[in-house]
Formats: sequence, structure tokens, C-alpha cells
Amino acid sequence: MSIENPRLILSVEDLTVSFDGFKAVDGLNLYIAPNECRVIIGPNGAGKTTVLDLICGRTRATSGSVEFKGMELLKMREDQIVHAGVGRKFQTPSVYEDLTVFENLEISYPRGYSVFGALAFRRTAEVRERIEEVAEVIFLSDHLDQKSAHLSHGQKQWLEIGMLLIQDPQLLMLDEPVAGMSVAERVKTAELLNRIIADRSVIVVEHDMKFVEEIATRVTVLHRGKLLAEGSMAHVQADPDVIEVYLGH
Ligand SMILES: Nc1ncnc2c1ncn2[C@@H]1O[C@H](COP(=O)(O)OP(=O)(O)OP(=O)(O)O)[C@@H](O)[C@H]1O
Repeated sequence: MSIENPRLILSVEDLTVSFDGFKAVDGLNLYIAPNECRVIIGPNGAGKTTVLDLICGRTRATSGSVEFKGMELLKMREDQIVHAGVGRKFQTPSVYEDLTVFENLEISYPRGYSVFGALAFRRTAEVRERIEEVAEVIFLSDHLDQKSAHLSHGQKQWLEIGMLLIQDPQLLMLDEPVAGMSVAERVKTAELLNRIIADRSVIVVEHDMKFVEEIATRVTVLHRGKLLAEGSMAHVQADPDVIEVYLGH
């Protein structure tokens, strides 16, 4: 049992998952502070996505502990973890293409439980205000009435981040958020992340090192399910083990 540290939002201790005897994540410790953007890097198959899956309850851990704001997430269901304040974005955008940007944000507002239920409830001033606030953060203020099918790939990714932000998670996890984005969209996504950590912590899994440099408070390097190195970008970039297994390739 860890002692709760109020200066940490997430404490992952001795986290392990075994798939038929193969340890995809092996005795991992990870400590995330408030207002931190932690980036997890490492070679293919290092276990990065699996760590996010374990934290959000999609994959069940074999052993260990994941404590978020004093709650043991490993004992909770996926929906309870979302409700507790952990948002997770997967690699492929999953916005409702037939709905406008406004409607996509509206159905994600905590009061809307289903597409129909959400569209039926009155658009109170409070909801509209929150939608406009989030739209501004995700660079879509001028696209609120546009069907999301007509957005660019990058805009769809931002919209999905917005659909999570509208629930105001204290921890947001993003898996390769800039994959498939243009250079200009990557720059704006870095700006977006740097803005949103004012109110929350973010964990990002990413391969684009230029982007990592622009967003990371700290970097965690995984290799074969284990922690290989951790620290500032400059620190991990200079680590001979990291160069050998990842950055040198
Ligand atoms: N549900 C599962 N059942 C069996 N093996 C799995 C499962 N999920 C992940 N693995 C294995 O665990 C290892 C880690 O996979 P993971 O996707 O977490 O790696 P990653 O670091 O995110 O890689 P990439 O950079 O390629 O996305 C891989 O060998 C993968 O095949």
C-alpha cells in the first residue's frame, strides 16, 4: 500500500499484466503530478498503450496498484473510472460524423447519457457556455455548426479531445494524438496541450520526438514492459540505454 501523496494525482506501483505468461507491463512505477504532461515513449511493443489500457480499466492488471486521487482504480469498472475523472482518447477518432461539432460536444456533456437523450434536453445557457469555452480551446469556435464529417483529420482529433475536456477530467490520456496530422496541426496540438495542463494532468503516448519536446514536462521511457529511463527530455535523450534501444534507430 502506498501512502497517499497529495502532491501526486496518480501513483502507479508495481503494475504488472501478463498475457499467457508474457509480461507486457512488468513491475512499473509511475508517479504523475498535477498540471504535468507526461509523455511515454519507447520502441514498438514496449507496453505503452497497455499502460493506458490498465489505468482506464480496459485491460485488467495481474497485480499492482493504480491510485488516482486516493481511489484504487484497479478495483473499479471502466465507466466508474471515467466518472472518477479519467478520460482516455484512443488512436482513431470516433466522433459522430452526422452530427455537428456543437452536437458532438453536447452529447459528451456529463448530463447527456445517450445521443437521443442528450439532443432532447434543453440547451441551457450553462451547457452552451461550456461548449463555446471548449470549442475555443480546440480551435473549432468557427465550426460549431459544421457537420463533423467535413472536418479535417486533425480537427476530428481535436473535437475528440474536446469531447473529453467537456467532462472536465483531472487526468487525460491520449494515444498518439498527432498521428496523421499536418505540421501546422501538430504545432497547434502542442499549444492545445500546453493550455489544458493548467487545469489537469495529461499522459501522452507518442513517437514524434519533435512533438514530445514541445509538450513534455517529463518523459518516461518503457522497454519490454519495464521502466528504462525517466526525467526531462534532455535527460532521457542523453541516456545511453535510451539511445541504444530507441532513439538511435
Ligand atoms: N490483449 C492482449 N493480449 C495479448 N498480448 C497483448 C495484448 N495487448 C497487448 N499485447 C502485447 O503486449 C505488448 C505490448 O503492446 P503495446 O501495444 O502496449 O505496445 P506499445 O508500446 O504501445 O507499442 P506501439 O508503439 O507499437 O503501439 C505487445 O507485444 C503486444 O502484442
